[in-house]
Amino acid sequence: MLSIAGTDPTGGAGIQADLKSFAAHGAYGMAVTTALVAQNTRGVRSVHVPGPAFLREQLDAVSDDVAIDAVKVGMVADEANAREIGAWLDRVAPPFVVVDPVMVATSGHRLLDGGAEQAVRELVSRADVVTPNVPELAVLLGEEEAQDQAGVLAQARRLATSTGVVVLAKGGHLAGGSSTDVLVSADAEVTLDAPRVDTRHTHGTGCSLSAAIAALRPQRDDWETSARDAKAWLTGALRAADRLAVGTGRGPVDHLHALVPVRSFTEEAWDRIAGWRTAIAGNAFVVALGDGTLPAEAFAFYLAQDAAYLEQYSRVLSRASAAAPDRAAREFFATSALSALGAEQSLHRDWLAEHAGMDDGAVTRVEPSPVTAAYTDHLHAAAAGSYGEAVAALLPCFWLYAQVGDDLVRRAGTADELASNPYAAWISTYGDPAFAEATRRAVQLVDEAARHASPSERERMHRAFELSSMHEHLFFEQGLTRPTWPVAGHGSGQTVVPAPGA
Ligand SMILES: Nc1ncnc2c1ncn2[C@@H]1O[C@H](COP(=O)(O)OP(=O)(O)O)[C@@H](O)[C@H]1O
Ligand SMILES: Cc1ncc(COP(=O)(O)OP(=O)(O)O)c(N)n1
Repeated sequence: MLSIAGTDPTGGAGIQADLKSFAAHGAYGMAVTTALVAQNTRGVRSVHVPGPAFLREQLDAVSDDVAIDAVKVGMVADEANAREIGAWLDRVAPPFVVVDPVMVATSGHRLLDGGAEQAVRELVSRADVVTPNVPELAVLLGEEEAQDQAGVLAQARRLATSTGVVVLAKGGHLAGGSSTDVLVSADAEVTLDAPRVDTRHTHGTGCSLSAAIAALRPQRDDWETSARDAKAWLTGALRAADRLAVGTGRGPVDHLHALVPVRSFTEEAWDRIAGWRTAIAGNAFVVALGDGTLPAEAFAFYLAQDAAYLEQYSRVLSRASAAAPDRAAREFFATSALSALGAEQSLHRDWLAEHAGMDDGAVTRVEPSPVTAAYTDHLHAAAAGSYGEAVAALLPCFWLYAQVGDDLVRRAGTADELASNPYAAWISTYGDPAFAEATRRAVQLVDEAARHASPSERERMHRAFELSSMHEHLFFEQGLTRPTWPVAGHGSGQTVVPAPGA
């Protein structure tokens, strides 16, 4: 495969993207450079065009030596280059030619000099397939930009008829829940639909798609199948783009997503704690909580300890908020800190007042058990490290509780059956969709922190996450074992939780 295009030193568009698209489709990639572009994910800074004589030398160097199965033409930069490429295509006559009529980058920077539009039209007439986006389609026809799908289809028909070339008109610039392209030839029209992926990382999608179509054509029977398969692949690449997270602007798609799946930090972390998740699901305390057979003393002990835990958890959430890199993360952790002090604790205080005769003062005076203290010490230690370690340590308390809440709600069956469980209020709090939403947000923020972490910090984040998960298991378990401090004189010497009804 040969790409004739400009460069993108950050690897998202142009030749660099084309070579990755080729590789993703099992093709051997070659590249001839039309222009050196100083650009990144935030935009184009400047363009250096080496000139047509050198372009011809590059093209001939390839075709004098290597058999070419298909060619993709991208940015041509100026009229002289466009004519040179046209002449070379006439001489060499590669079996399949896709022209992506690159004119303006999405950042607004022109990638084609003004006088070259006619030369690009001539190049298009030598192609098998041309892949304009909405503005390029309008320029090729000398018309106003289409505003909707029907307008794009009408223009694609006019271009296909006037050039005799198959037109893949791309709909990425239109609004809507799907990103629909149309493939129009003299005798057929095919709609290529795909859900619009919610990502800002769309840099180089046009380059990548046209390169993929060119790479697939020698391996498929027709252009329709090649375009369909290329589009399905691109949608996967867009879905994986957020995880790739290259650059600070509109980043690239993940061309090699199918080859080397990039796993997020939290996906990996969740897998690593599979053992603790199984242990918690089978934890005798959790099982008895779910079927309503848990002795009230066990729940009272657990709940009083949880109130003590939430006091410290709230402090660590506040520390995470203070260290957070942006306003959204700061707000999330501050709100969570407040909720750990308020809403969650009122669940504890109400139950303990009603069933264990403990007023707010008594709940506040409960001494953390060794198990509780070990967990909160671990959280404070993690918070003394980096922001990433702090949020990784905080996450299991969201995620494992959301998981337990969800499991227990499902195990309860109907709403009436759940209401008959004496611990229904607790189960409903953590099985609530609002808690699941907060958990999803916490997961996202931890992934964001992991993306900016060095490999060694990422490993410390894993350790913090795993330790918190272990503590979660021990924390539930202590409801049944009710541990006290072994050495008299440590604090009050014992955990004071009156028996329910006392
Ligand atoms: N957010 C998105 N989700 C799914 N597909 C997209 C998205 N943005 C662009 N595409 C697809 O990427 C390809 C290139 O899109 P487009 O933006 O129209 O071209 P260009 O990158 O040349 O400006 C098309 O197949 C389009 O449908
Ligand atoms: C060297 C080079 N060629 C083409 C483009 C434009 O890429 P495209 O795939 O059309 O997508 P955007 O990045 O403009 O959305 C480019 N930037 N550089």
